[in-house]
Amino acid sequence: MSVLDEILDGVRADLADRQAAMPLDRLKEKAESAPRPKDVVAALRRPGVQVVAEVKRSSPSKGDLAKIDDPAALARDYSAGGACLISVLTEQRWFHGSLADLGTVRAAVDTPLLRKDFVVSAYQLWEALVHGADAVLLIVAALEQDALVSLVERAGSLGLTPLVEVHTADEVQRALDAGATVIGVNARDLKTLQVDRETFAKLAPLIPDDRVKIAESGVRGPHDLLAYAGYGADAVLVGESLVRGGKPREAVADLVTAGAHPALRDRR
Ligand SMILES: O=P(O)(O)OC[C@@H](O)[C@@H](O)c1c[nH]c2ccccc12
Repeated sequence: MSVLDEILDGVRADLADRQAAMPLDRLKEKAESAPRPKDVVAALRRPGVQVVAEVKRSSPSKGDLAKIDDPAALARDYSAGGACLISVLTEQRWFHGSLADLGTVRAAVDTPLLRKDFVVSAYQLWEALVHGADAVLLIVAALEQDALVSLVERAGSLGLTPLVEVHTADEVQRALDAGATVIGVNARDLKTLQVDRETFAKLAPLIPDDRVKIAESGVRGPHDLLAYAGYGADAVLVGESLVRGGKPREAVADLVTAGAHPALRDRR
């Protein structure tokens, strides 16, 4: 069984517990008082290369990355550093995230938020709304095509922006077939956990320029942002190097400065 399959088993078990505690009808009622999601596509399409900063405690490949006692303070640093979108991992077993983290971050910043999880059911979209997300990750490798199509549509109809994650040429085609506007190429293979930064270079040409292209994983600093920019990234998604360095605001600001270089601002 691949790591992804193991993660998905845990996600389904935890989801069943939450569904038992809160039926969908009650969750939907709560969603009625949630604020309207923000326009994430507009934020990502600003000139230059945008930075998506991730609240990431732990990962299956590296174990504990950082002791994040105060996700609100971290998010405020990301926001002050100029992140256009903050990704909050909510998967519990492998990434030690939670929906509580998402809610805490929502209360702390106005920056748009991405719920980063292994979404397999529309129930998780409603949860994302209730906890203040503006966007949700949908991983192509984790979904059958009909489920992907229906989750892309459902997310959109709730006002949430789906960020559709791919790792192979085949998955790019599936994302496009599903009507994805925002496509993330993950340099980390979720089946083997290996990072290969060339993946973005290989797949980006397959994605039409009217879609938003995000390079995910393996960004150690401005040089990696610039490399991804050279292959056409509109944004980079960064976790580990921000939580590990001890200076998250400065680390985001350095990336934002690199992404705002005039040569990158005038590309589109
Ligand atoms: O920590 P990194 O290498 O900067 O990577 C961040 C992000 O891309 C990674 O956390 C990620 C990408 N896709 C995911 C899907 C699920 C969980 C996590 C991820």
